[in-house]
Amino acid sequence: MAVGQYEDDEDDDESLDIGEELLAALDAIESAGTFASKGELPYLDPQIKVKDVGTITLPLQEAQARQMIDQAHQAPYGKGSETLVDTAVRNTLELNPDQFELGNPEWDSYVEKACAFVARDLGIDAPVSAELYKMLIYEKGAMFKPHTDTEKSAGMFATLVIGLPSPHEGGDVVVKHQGDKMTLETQKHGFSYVSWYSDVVHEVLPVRSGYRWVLTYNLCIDPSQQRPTACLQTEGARYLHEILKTWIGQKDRDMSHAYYRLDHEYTQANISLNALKGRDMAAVHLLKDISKTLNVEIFLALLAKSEFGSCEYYGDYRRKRYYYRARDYGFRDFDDEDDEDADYYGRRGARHELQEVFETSYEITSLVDLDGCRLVKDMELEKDNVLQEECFKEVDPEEDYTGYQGNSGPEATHWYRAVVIVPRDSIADFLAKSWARESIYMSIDQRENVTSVIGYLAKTLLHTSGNQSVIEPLKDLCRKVWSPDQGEEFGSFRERLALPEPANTKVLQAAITLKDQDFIKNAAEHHDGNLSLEFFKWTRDQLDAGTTSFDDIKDSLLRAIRGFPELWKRQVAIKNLVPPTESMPEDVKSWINTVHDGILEMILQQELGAEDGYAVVDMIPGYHDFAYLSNRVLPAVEGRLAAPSFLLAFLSRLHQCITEGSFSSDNGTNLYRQVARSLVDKIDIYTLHGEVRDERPAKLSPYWAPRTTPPPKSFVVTDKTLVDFISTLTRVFPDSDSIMGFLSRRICFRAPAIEASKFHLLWLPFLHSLGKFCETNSIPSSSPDYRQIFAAILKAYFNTYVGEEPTTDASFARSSVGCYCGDCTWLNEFLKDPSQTVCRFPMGKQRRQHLHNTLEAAQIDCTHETERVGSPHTLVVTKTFRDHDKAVAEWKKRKAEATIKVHDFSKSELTVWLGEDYDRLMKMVDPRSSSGRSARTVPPSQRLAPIKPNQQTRPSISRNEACPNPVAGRKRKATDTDVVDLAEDD
Ligand SMILES: O=C(O)CCC(=O)C(=O)O
Ligand SMILES: [Fe+2]
Repeated sequence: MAVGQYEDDEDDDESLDIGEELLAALDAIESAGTFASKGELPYLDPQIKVKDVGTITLPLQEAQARQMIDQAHQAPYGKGSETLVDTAVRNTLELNPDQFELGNPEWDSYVEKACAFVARDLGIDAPVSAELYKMLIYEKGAMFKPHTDTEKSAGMFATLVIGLPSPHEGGDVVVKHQGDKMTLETQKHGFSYVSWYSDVVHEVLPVRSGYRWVLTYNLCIDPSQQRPTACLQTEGARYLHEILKTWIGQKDRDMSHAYYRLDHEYTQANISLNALKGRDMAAVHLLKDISKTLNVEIFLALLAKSEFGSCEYYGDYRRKRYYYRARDYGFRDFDDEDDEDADYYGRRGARHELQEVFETSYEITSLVDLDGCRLVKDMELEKDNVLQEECFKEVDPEEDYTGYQGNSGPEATHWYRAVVIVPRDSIADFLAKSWARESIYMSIDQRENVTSVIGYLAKTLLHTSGNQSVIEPLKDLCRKVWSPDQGEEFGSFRERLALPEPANTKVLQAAITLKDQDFIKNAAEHHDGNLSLEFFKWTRDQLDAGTTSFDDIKDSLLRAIRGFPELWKRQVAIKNLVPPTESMPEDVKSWINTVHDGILEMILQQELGAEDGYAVVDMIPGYHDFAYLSNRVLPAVEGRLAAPSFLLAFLSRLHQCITEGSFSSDNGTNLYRQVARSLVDKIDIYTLHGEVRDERPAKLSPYWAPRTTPPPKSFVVTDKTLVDFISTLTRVFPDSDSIMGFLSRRICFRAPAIEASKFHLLWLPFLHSLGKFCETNSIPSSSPDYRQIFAAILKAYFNTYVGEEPTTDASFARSSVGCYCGDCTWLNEFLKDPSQTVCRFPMGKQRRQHLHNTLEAAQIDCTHETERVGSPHTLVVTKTFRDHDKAVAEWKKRKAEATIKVHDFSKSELTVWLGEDYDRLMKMVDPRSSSGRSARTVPPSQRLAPIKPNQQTRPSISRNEACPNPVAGRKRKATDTDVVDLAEDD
């Protein structure tokens, strides 16, 4: 009997079409509101005062309407990324908020009340704020064709229009959404509001008479605010819960996951639970709540339907047949007049002319979690799993209209949005589709998908440990990624997939939580240096809580630490795992010794920066005694005297430890002196670099263009580090004069060799810091050791940074471009021939583009323009002397800049430091000293100090520098009058 009952139940389940039931359950969810709303408002004069018109009396009279129209401009609309004015699309006059004032102090709370009405109507359970956007005036015939509004900020979700009293006929707003239509009329004599979700298609019908006069507002919610949760207690909610439970409980599930199309449109940037509108919000919120008790995972997705076909393009002056790939979410812009290649790309808007569809494909362009964080991109979409059969059918051509967009901003995308429901035990299979591929190679996107899925699975495991359905897939994926040939699935990629830091960290944490020794060991070994240092704090907490034991994981931890190529990270990892103040058991001590032995080896082997210098000292207090420092660390450090940045940091931290009492003062100071003396003996200030503060990636340049490499970290120092060093020297050495004298001579000796690019970043700030140091320590900066430093660096600055005025040899020979293809060989022959000044290259667009690129990359002094006549067009290259003129202009700029920089020092300081050279230096930036002179180079008498022959050609400055290197050996062209007279100032 009982058995029979059971079988009956099962039969019931099997006969149930889960897809249909799920669809019905989701469709039955009702939103609390509608997609648009309208209503009357009480009478309250906002006291509108328009610039150059005055206060407007209500209701609006003809005369003032005309005056306002005189102040107004045509309202634009957005199309793609452009903002256009076209009165056939939008014929409205607008005033910007800075052209008028709303004088009534009660107006803001009046608008707030209107917002509350809208929130109620649209079903929004969160505070809504309104941002005044425009004042619009529609005269007879004015209208706005169907469009959607651009969401101008993260929280914007709707538009509010407040109609002001002004008699008119026509001008109703028609809104359409999901096949529903509403007409919203603004009041003729009183106040009223109309509002709609931004993605709802709406149009303003033509005004037949009078003036339609409104204020428009952007409505926003705080996107970070948690929205109130849906109610699980309704019958509909219980039904949905029931269906999902049945689905998950099925033994052989037909449908492994499901997509349910959302009602509203969201973009890549704003799709997340909190940004959902209307019914979408209700449905996804409910699903999220259900997922807390049932084993389902909820995602949001952007789906795309791609059509491949043919169309005819009717341009204004030609007719052509085009084949292209049309995507529902917009087109590649191709506005180049020179459009022999346009055939390949199609044109914006051409979708409406797609005549024959050859092929249609569907994909998920982006899958995000409910917080809007992207999980994967570009994965296959199984259309059968979409619950709505009609999902990809266009409901209403007008609603599906992509042409225009309201206000201004990016074009409304035309994707389909869906909520994705995946039973947890199918999650791994589902996500694995994001790297399923037809070709043998994996794309970059697919590789990224693999890494982010690993991170996701590990995170899921950490939060719901014991989630069996995730453990094996995660381990399996990791195994494939870690193995050198990556198994079959990841074949054909020789380099191993590197996981990003968060993924590695989560995987290792998950492995530890699972207590799976093999998995831990492998995860520890394969992080490629991308492991969060916070992981070691987390591990300490696990050890403290007893969830794992040191003995179990110490070997793996050692592997994890050895995975860091940076010395300092290894020490920080130790500190995070075993803080130095704790009393340590013997096994931990010996484990730390092993790590430190490795660090000592590293000191001698690799490039070391400041962080490594600090870390090496941090190895001692709390872990070792002073003897370890002098017997084991010191010999290694002394082997790295050519890494000034490392040594300066080492000394600085050493001094700090002495001051804090971590080391005995005698021992510590002796050691300090020993290392400091060696450093002063060895340091070559020419090698030092300032800290590059702005690390924005250089603009993408073609592969053949020279690239700038960051300076080696061993040589990167700050002005403060240098002055701190000097400051400590004067305190630590009993005979500080002699060491300072020595250091000063070393600086002076090499100052003339300092590269031009280094003055602003390092050496001028150094002089300022040094000046301050002298002042606070009552050291006269006129004392010889200091004065010499100031003088040497300032002189070098003028000679090297400003340099001589560029001259030119007037030859038409140009250097070659760095490519050896047939076209470039032809180009190079022309370039190097001094007798040729113009050359014509008739060729197709791609080849012209290539010549253009190589000429730009090689910075050849020439112009290159396309002559758009005949077929193919011709690229005309003409040699010029523009570079010389540019060099002169840049030299003047540098000179003016230097003048200002020198002004940062006081005249009295400069006279003391420069002594006899003061006048000569000032002359160098004094326009009168060169005006009227016909000399083609700066006369030798004006040079400050002879530069040794081998230093005359200055090392070139990186292309990133604001001020390029002056070009030596060029003739002076014009006198300069644009430089401030430094001598007279002050
Ligand atoms: O005038 C109206 O009521 C609406 C104007 C509009 O649609 C817009 O500014 O985007
Ligand atoms: Fe609009």
